This record gives sequence, C-alpha cells and structure tokens, in this order.
Amino acid sequence: MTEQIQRKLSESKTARWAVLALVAFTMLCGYFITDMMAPLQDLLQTPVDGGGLGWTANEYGKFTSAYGWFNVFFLMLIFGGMILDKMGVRFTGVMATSIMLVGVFIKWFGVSHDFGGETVSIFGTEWGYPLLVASLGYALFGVGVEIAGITVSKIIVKWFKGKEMALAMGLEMACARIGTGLAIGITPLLSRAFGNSISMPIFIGLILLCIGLISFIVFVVMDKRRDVEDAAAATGEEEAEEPFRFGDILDIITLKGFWYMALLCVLFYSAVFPFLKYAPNLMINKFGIDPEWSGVIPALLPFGNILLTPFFGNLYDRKGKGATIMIIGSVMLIFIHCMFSIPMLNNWIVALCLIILLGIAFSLVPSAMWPSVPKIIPENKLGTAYALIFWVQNWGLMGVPYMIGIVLDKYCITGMVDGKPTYNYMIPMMIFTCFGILALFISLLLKREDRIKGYGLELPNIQKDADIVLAEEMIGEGQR
Ligand SMILES: NCCCC[C@H](N)C(=O)NCC(=O)O
Repeated sequence: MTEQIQRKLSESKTARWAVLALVAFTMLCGYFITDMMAPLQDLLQTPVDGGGLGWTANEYGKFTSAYGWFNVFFLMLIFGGMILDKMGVRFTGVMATSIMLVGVFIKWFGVSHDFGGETVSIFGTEWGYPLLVASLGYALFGVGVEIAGITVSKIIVKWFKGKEMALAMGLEMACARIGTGLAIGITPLLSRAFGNSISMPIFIGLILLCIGLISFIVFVVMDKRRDVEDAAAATGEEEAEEPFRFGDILDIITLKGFWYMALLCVLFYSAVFPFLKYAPNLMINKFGIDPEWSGVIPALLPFGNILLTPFFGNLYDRKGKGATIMIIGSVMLIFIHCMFSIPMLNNWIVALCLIILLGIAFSLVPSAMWPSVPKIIPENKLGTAYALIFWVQNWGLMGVPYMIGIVLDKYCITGMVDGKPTYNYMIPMMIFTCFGILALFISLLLKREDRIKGYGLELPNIQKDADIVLAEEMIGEGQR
C-alpha cells in the first residue's frame, strides 16, 4: 500500500500531463520570442526617420542568423547536451531558461538604444550597435532556447517512455507552435498598439519568459519529488542507468542512422523556420498583403500544427510508419515551395492553401522525427544525441536566413517604395524547394537504413514498448 502511494507520481497520469503542461509552457514562451521579429522585418527595414531601424534585408538576415552563432561556433549546444546528461533535466532546464532571459534582455536593450549612430567593423563589414547588440542578445537567447528544447525532449522521454510518448512530444511541439503563431500573428498588432514600437513587443516577451521560468521551477519541484519517491520505492533489482561517458559521442556519430536523422532535420527545418522568418515579407511583396496583417496567413502554419502534430504523433504511437511519414512530409515540402516560387501564382488564396499544406507537412515530419531518435539512441545518450542533431540543424537555422538576406538584396530587388526595397521572392523560394528535394533523398535513405538495422521506425511506439515490458517481465519470472 505504502509503495503504491510512494510510486504514485511516476505512475500518475495527471502528474505526467501536468509536467508536460508546465515545460511546454516554458517552450511556448521561448518560441514566442524566437519568432517575434519576423513580422517586424518591414518596420526594421523602415528608415530611422520613419520610425524603423533602417536595416537592409542583409542586416535582417544577419540578425536572424545570430540565433545559431554561439550554438554552432562555440559548440554551446553540444556542451548543453553533455551538461544535460551529466547534471540532469532540472539543473539544465533552469540554466537554459535563465540564459534565454539574459539574451532577451540584451536584445531588448540593443533595439531600444541608438548608441549615437556609432558603427563597428567586424570581419570587414560595418555593424550598427543596435544590430550588433541585438544580435548578440539573440545569439545568447538561441543557446538557451535550444538547450531548453533538448531538455524538454529528455523530460518527456523520462515521464512518458512506454506510454504516450509521441503524443506528448506532439503536444509539446503544438504548444511551442502556439508561441510561434502568436509571435507571427500578434507582434505587428502589439507593435502598432505601442505606436509602431519595436522594443515593446520584446519587453512583453521578456515578461512572458519570466512566467515561463516560474512554470519550469514548478516542474523542478515535481520532478524532484518523483525522484525521491522512485529512490525510496527502488527494490535494488532495477538496472541502474549507465552514466554518460565522453566516448559516447563517438558511439553516436559513428551511427549512419544518426546522420540520416541529423541531415533530414537540418534540411527539413531549413526549409521551414527560415522560410517563416521571411514569410510575412513574402506576403507583402508577392501577395500584396498590408504589412499590419502580413503575419496572419503565415501564423496559420503554426496554428495548424497545434492540432495536427499531436494527431500525427498519436498515429505514430499506435500505427507506426515513422520513416514513411517523413518521406510524405518531404514530398509535400517540395510541392509547396515550388508553387510559392511561381511568380504568377500571386493570389492570397494560393498563399492560404499553400500555408495550410505546409502546416500539414510541418506536423508530419516533427511528429515522427523526434520520437524516432530514442529508437536509434539509448536513453543515457539521448541528451547528447538530441544536442548533436540540433547542432547540425543550427547550421541551417543560422546559415539559411543569412543567405536569403544576401540573395534578396543582391538579386531580388524590384523597386523602392517609401525608402524600402520591394522584392521578387522567386529565387529564395527555389532555394527552399532544393532543401525539400534533398530532404526527400535523405528520408528515403533513412527508411532503407531502418530496414537494414531494424530500428523499428515503422513500428508503433506503444506496441513496441508494451512488448518490451512483457518480455522483461517474462525474463524476470524466469529468473525467479
Ligand atoms: N523557431 C524555433 C527553432 C527551434 C529549433 C529546435 N532546435 C527544434 O527543432 N525544435 C523542434 C521543433 O519542431 O520545433
């Protein structure tokens, strides 16, 4: 009886869903801040005397790419993964959320001051101080939100393994997408409400993130209690989890399956998140949408994800077909970006339909991708494995927006209106299409590798885990 009460938290459905709600809320706040500058691109490019910061598309691209600077070049994400496997989810999560907070504060400080119009030369290019300081803040924030992302994945594996794992991951992503949707949809309205302010929406994000930190601290209390309960109820027969060793990185990176997953991740996400950074501007330039409402159609993408990601996650839990789901998502991606690149398809209804389709594709792939990683990598190396995958992905999240900014300024300017350039988005959209084609190729290789190695990507999660539990019980019976 006592044991039953003691083990309650780890087995309580309410507790695990409460844990999910707490950590997913923190991620919602993180994603809100990640994407909130996208609908302000037009304002950021407005000349200073018109109330903007007078950035070029190239400068906007530089700022956006800052997200990955520290993660990619200083290997912060990889260190984050190691810290996660060594120090655990509670320490790492609080650390990551605090880093996010400091980062947003610096970004807010950067855009709120003009620093007397001073500039500085870095690697031969001139940077205005607002751009530089805001980018450094965003780079720090990127470290925090990425480490928080891998931490939350590990939390979900800890609390949901053998249960509704893909559904839980899907729901967590759905919450994150609410953050993205709100960022894209309401930031222009917030900005307008405060007299076309760029700094006020960021300040609001800062306050939201403080609430996100409190939410994570409540999770910390629950998780600690669970560990105490688990330790008290331990019979001593349980297999102790192997601690993480440095050589584990080598074990991970020598797996072909890992590389297929990482490459698919960078290619697929490079065609979605960087696209979203430019989508409001695409709506203005290609579909003639008013800047104030330019975020509305792109915001439908993350809002579509909210329903569909858990739906597909649940489907994967019950029916499997993870590798096939990723192939279908990649095919859809090619079609959608290809249609976006055709200049005469410029009616807003086309934009609406394509964004809805992209929402479906962007629900399919993540709902199968993230729950598939634990099928390839053992749990004690999961933090590091997710970190390595995110590290590879960050090259894309950093490099692609930067490249698109350069391409826009160099090859796509069609004229000037109110001191701002207008763009033809055909070439950027063709670049995104190429990512889709490469993603399709890699997802086919992943499916082949799964057939060869028997990772079980095509098998249902719930069925598979139940079988393992049954097999373990039978072994236990035999030993007794
Ligand atoms: N705009 C947020 C970027 C988060 C990237 C993160 N590494 C990630 O891929 N998370 C999973 C997801 O599907 O959002």
